[in-house]
Amino acid sequence: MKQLKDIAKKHKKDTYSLSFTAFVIGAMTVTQALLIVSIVMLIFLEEKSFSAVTSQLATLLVVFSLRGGFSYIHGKIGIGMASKAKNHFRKSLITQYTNNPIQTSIKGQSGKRVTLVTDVVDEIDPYFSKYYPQRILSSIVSLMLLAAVFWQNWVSGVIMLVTAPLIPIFMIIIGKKTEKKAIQQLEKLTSLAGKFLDSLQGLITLKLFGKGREEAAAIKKSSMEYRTATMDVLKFAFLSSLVLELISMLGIALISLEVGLRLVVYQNISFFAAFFVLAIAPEFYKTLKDVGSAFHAGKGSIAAAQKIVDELEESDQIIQWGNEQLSQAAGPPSIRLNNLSFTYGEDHFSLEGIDAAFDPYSQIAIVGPSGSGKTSLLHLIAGMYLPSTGEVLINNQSLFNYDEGEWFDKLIYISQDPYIFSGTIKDNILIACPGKNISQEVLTYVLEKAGLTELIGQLEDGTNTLIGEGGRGLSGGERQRIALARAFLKRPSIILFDEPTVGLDLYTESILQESIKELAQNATIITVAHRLHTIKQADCILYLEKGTLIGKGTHQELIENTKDYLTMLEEQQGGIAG
Ligand SMILES: Nc1ncnc2c1ncn2[C@@H]1O[C@H](COP(=O)(O)OP(=O)(O)OP(=O)(O)O)[C@@H](O)[C@H]1O
Repeated sequence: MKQLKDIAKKHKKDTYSLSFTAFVIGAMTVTQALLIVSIVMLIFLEEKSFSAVTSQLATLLVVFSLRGGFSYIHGKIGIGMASKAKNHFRKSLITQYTNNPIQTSIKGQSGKRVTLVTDVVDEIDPYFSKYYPQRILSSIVSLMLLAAVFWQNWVSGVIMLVTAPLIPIFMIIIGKKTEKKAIQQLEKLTSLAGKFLDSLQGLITLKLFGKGREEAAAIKKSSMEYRTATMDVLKFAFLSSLVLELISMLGIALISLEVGLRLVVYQNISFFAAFFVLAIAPEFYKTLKDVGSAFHAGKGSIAAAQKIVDELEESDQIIQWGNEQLSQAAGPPSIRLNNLSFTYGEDHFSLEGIDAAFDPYSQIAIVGPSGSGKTSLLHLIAGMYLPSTGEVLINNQSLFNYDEGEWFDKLIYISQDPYIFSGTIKDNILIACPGKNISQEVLTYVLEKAGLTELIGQLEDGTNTLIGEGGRGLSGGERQRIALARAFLKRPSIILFDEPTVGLDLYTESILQESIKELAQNATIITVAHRLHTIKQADCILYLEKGTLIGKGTHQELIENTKDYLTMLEEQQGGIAG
């Protein structure tokens, strides 16, 4: 609620405009009642001809039009405020996600995020397009109507004053219940979106394990839960309308009774005053009822705003890059890991105090059992994660002192399953050198080096063949070779390589070994190694277990000093391609 109020406060001009239009609407409502009463009196009591009231009728028409026109403007201002508020929340969420895109993408939950940015932000709309303008309208108009009734008949005014608070009291009671239900409804919606996206992404796996039907049932269950939550919210909406209707009917009935008694039995009120009060009373209760209904719609917005604020408060620490330039001198920089620690969060996996130094042109292997933190360490060295303590030193300076573009220009990260974008083969290779003009000769050279020449030769459109989403698929080996082509084009001085654990075809395997050997002539290579061949060749091996660096040294040194390393090798001897 506070966040929504703050936004409303920021748009003071809109609030003033809403107050002004509300004031005009209130004045028009009172004038309208006065005109109707006087026209009826002239025609029915004073038996004047129709022509005698034409000027009043014309004024009434103008008043109707003004009231309608100002009601339209009032609504428009609310819609404008809603649009600004949604814009604000969307911008904040997107900024939050894009400030640290890598951490956001690592956390996953894409379905939930998409729903937050789209549907949940849309839920903010009713607060500003309905509730806020209606609250201003109702508070100003109801006071004006009350004053007008007191002016003509104070007893009716007192009845209104006594019955009117029942509406806000009831609104508060039911509002409390609705808010809880609206929060539950939004939770069900985000969980349904997450589940649906998850199932879509894992469709093949689900099919292969014969879990298709089970998953469909789970999605159905999730959507049923969302339906039930929506029905619960609607139940309160209907209940709330019913009670508001009852209260206002009761109020109008009491006033009619009082006015009727005074007019017919006690005869101490003029026809004009009685008719005027009867014309105003329904308007008075309607305006209060309307704020009640709008309040109900606004409760959903409060729940949505809370959800968005919770997401915004769950702030990741943002990686702030500096503007130091990396030495332009040829050759890779020195790399040092200084007491490097990292955690995925409380009670999650963590890497603890890693110290190591890598000379330029060295070949480093990171080894250890599955889940020991090898890939996490590679991500830390790449600058994708923010260490919880310690730092990565590049040429004796903290990595994050450098300019981000400069750093990523020097580096290439070859993951186990390189990502292929929707586009041509050429586009997918050229992303390694954005903005640079690459000649056909260079392209042919990198295709040759990456072992892609034969594949390209078989394709009708050659390097212009569409791949990725919307194009033809590629095998795991072909993806690896595209990644190698990117590396040959970029010629980085640091190569971070997450060696594939799955067996590649022999051709890709040999291309991979050859290529890495060639790229290593100009670069430092840090490999999460699974092949004995890579491990044996390394100048330095880091042996990790459960996020801790157990041993460090050459293959021989580790065999002699680190028992666990030897045990791992013995266990994997059969599994590792040698
Ligand atoms: N986003 C994440 N949030 C929480 N924990 C994570 C996340 N990513 C990885 N982990 C956990 O961190 C630990 C280390 O993962 P990491 O991928 O670094 O291991 P690894 O040694 O490379 O494993 P493998 O050899 O099987 O690829 C694992 O226990 C993993 O479950």
